Amino acid sequence: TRTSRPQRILKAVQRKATVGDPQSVITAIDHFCRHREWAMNVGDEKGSILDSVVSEVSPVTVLELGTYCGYSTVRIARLLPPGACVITLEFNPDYAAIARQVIQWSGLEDKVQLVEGASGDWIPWMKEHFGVQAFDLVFLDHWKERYLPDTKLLEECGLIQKGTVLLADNVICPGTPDYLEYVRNSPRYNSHYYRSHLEYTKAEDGLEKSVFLGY
Ligand SMILES: O=C(NC/C=C/[C@H]1OC[C@H](O)[C@@H]1O)c1cc([N+](=O)[O-])cc(O)c1O
Ligand SMILES: [Mg+2]
Repeated sequence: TRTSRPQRILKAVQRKATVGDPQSVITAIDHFCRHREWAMNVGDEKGSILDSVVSEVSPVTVLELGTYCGYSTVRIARLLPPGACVITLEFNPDYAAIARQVIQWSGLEDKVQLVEGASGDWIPWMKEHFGVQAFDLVFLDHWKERYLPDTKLLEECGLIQKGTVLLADNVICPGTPDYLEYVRNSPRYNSHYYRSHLEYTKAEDGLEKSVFLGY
């Protein structure tokens, strides 16, 4: 049978990118998705906004919900100082298998913990299993209808504390209306919308950054 799109993305990385060079991995995926096949990576335009937020927060512990092929995992991990790490959750085992290889090709495996499974199952175990106190940054990019329930679960588990930054992809397209309404109306969050475009297209999309103010 035909290869999958994630497999074709990995091939493009192995053909075009240099082992140990995260920027070349990012460039190879963006080129493939812009000129060959669209794929749901955060992409170069929104990726630059992601970069600026990561640099501003300079997080020690990052949680990424939704790994896909590892494109945003590499974008985040390449900016982390020694000792900092990103835990990334992916439900789909085929995506996870590709992402592991993309992350390895970039040489960033020491800064990444890729976990296969459902966010709702894993979040309650984060403290115990990974020794995480609270996350400095959470990048939401998984199932859009899971953004709100998982945010509430992270709050309940004490994994979001004063100063934690939530950065959510696709708040316009495909859209996460209930999540947006929550973070924009809650007195416990300070929210800002970074207007951009759906990856590799001219359609509007953007990232919502929400800082938790504490209880
Ligand atoms: O569904 C999106 N992301 C969530 C991914 C969900 C998939 O990964 C876990 C599960 O196996 C599911 O099939 C998405 C969709 C679009 N889109 O334009 O359709 C654009 C994006 O940036 C996205 O993150
Ligand atoms: Mg997305």
